[in-house]
Amino acid sequence: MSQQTTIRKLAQLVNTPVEKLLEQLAEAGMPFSGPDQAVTSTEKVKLLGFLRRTHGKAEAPSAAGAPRKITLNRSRKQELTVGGGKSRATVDVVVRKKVTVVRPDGDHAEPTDERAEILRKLEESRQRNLAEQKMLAEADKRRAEEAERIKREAEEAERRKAEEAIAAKTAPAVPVVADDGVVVPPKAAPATHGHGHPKPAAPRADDRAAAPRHKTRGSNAITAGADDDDRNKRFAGQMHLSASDRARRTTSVRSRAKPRRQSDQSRTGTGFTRPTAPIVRDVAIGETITVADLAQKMSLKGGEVVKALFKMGVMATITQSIDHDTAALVTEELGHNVVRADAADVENVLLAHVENLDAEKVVRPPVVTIMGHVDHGKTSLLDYIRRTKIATGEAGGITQHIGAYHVETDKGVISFLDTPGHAAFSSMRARGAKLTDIVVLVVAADDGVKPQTIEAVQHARAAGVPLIVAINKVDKPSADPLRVKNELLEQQVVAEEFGGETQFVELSAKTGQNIDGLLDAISLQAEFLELRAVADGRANGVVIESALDKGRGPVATVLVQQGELKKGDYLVCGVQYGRVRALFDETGSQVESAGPSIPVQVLGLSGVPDAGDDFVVVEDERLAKDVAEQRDAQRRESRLVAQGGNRMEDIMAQLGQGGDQLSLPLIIKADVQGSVQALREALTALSTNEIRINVIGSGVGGINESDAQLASTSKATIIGFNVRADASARKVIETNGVDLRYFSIIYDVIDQVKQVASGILGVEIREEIIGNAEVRDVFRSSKFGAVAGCMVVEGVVKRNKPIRVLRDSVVIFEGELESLRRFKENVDEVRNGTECGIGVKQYNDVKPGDMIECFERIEVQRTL
Ligand SMILES: Nc1nc2c(ncn2[C@@H]2O[C@H](COP(=O)(O)OP(=O)(O)OP(=O)(O)O)[C@@H](O)[C@H]2O)c(=O)[nH]1
Repeated sequence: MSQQTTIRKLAQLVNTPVEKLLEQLAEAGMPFSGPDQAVTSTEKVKLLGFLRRTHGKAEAPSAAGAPRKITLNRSRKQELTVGGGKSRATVDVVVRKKVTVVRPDGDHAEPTDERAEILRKLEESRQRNLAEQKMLAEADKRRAEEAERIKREAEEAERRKAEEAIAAKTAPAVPVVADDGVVVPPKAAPATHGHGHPKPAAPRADDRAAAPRHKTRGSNAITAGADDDDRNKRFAGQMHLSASDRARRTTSVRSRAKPRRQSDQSRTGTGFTRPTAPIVRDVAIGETITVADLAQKMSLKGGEVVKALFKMGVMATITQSIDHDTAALVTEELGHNVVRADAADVENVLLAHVENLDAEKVVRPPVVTIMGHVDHGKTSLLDYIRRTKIATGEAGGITQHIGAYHVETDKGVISFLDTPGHAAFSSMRARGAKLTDIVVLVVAADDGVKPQTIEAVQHARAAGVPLIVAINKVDKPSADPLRVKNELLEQQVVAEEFGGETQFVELSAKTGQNIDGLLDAISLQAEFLELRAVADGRANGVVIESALDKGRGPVATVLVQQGELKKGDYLVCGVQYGRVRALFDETGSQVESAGPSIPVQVLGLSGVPDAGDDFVVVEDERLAKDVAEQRDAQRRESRLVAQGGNRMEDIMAQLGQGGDQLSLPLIIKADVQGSVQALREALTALSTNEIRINVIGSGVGGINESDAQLASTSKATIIGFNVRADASARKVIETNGVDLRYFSIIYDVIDQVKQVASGILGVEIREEIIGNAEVRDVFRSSKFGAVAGCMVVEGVVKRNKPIRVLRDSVVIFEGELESLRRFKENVDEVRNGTECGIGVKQYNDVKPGDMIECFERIEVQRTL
């Protein structure tokens, strides 16, 4: 704030002696004690008013004096600066913006002189002050502009310098033909611009457009279209710089460019600022993809994709899988093209791997599964064979349980699957894999055929695998092999001696009696089956068992079916993949490879595969990973589908598409054998030429897992008659959507099976003749054409039903009724014994004696 105005200053200002001003102030009612006392704005105004009044120029103007009026209002408070240099002072006055100074008339010259003088000086002072402020403001503005200009010019100069440095390095080695046809010599091609010319205040954008060859600074250049295009041209052919090129460019640019540029480049880590436009890639995305994989396909860091996803509102970690749509969106967002990776594509590639094994096939060992009822001696038999036939490894000779092993016999190698029989079948068959070549059915000679024996027969039959019956425990005095043979006869397992095809071997797993006979029988059967496989090349096969080993990670026992599985191979195994880190045989010894029909433990998989999963060796890990991931996604989807896909009704459609005879597969479980028998017979008897009621399994007792597995793989319906499913069976039933129905009345079973079978058969369309009319006469009408005068001789003739015209019992026309009349009245129907007039649509050739047959089409449910 300016210093306060004193009376002395005011006196100086208005050019009046201090004493006189003091007097005037006193007269105006403002006595001041000294000249150094401060005068307020109000007091100044009051003084002015007083002066006006004392000089006879009161506020009320006369009409004549109006033009000479001076108006000073308090509408604005203003600080005035008066004087210059040291005498410069400020005065606070309240004035109107517009001040009118009118020279006083001659009459009043004397009394207004002083006042006019004061006002004039005040105005002059104000004007001076305003001018000075304006001048100062302009000076400030000029200074700011100058500073800005200097700064800009400095920046421009630096930029040009840096660009010239790059241009010098990247100029084409041959002359360049500019747009205007002028040949620009090498190095001069990226011509500089604007040197020596005054630059406009803010011409940078234009500058760039006008001289596109000049790269703008840092990463900003990436967004400048013209720059990018041009830069691409310049760097064409140099996109893949050698290490030395990169180093040279780095140093040269760094040595010349300004510090900021250096830091930009050092950030890229390559020594130059992205010489090309972003490369647009075709990114193949399947059902799902992990963020990391997606990033890799786009050559981006995982974090960048995570960030882009985040911006889209998707929170995902690098290792997380995202669905196809999300992946496609973020890929497009990041400027790349999305290519749909069809699951079938990779599977086809995989299939090609398997089919490529077109080398010569050689005889392969048979794969044998041992099945049988509890305590009939399966384990004993396997143990005996293993103990006596496996050449144990040097390390202690302890065999390890890997779910399978192979033995050397005089007749060749035999591989045994040491897994629960039905599991080996069901899970394998569920995936369409046929693992077992031969089933050895162990039946205790002293116990005979039991439910699980029958179950085993059913499984083997469903899988189309030949049986060899091992009648065990023949060492026992109570052994009765003939009884076994007879009982199996009931299951349609006929011994060779009975004229059948099944080999029966009587043996003792305890004493080892005739074990070799069993091995011989197996070899013979294998020979008969002519088992062959390609022994060389990339392997494929099936997982028999798998587990997660604490120390070794996922361990899978696989059975090689084709080719040779080697250490170091890449393989896809179900939804897992990996590289074979080590291979072990059943003796626990490391092996380098395994050929067809040889079980081997595999280490190195990404996870634990399921038993029954197939494995295929592929050329690279990428394919293995792709297949595994896509399968994983598909398996998840199909699981959902499967949950609802195995109901009895659902199967109908599938069955309906089959061959000539439809089939309804059933598994019957009942509380007593009598019921099983009765149901089996009653239901099988429902079969017709069109549909076969196929009881693929039956037995006494609760519904167990094995039944459920069989039903699942055979798409059969389980009939539970006075029995229930146990927990493990329920799990399988639930997981696979098996159709299970409980009953307690045999007729209900038959009724329901009939209903379902009828559902499979569907409906048929039948025609029913509802009436016959004899044509007695024919009238011609201009309006209706030929109208047949008829007598309904049978049933009823209805207007909306189709008709046929018969002449001498031969159909000569089929069509519709146009009109049905009785005594000129249109009627809807005419009954037997009544005359009527019938007009036949689009048919005029009706004659007396013809018969008009009225019929309707009805849908009839086909039943058994
Ligand atoms: N006398 C005699 N006993 C046998 C023979 N084979 C097995 N056993 C005995 O029968 C019993 C059951 O034999 P396992 O080998 O455990 O029968 P399994 O079929 O494997 O039984 P699960 O594993 O329960 O299904 C054991 O006590 C065996 O010692 C044989 O040939 N003769």
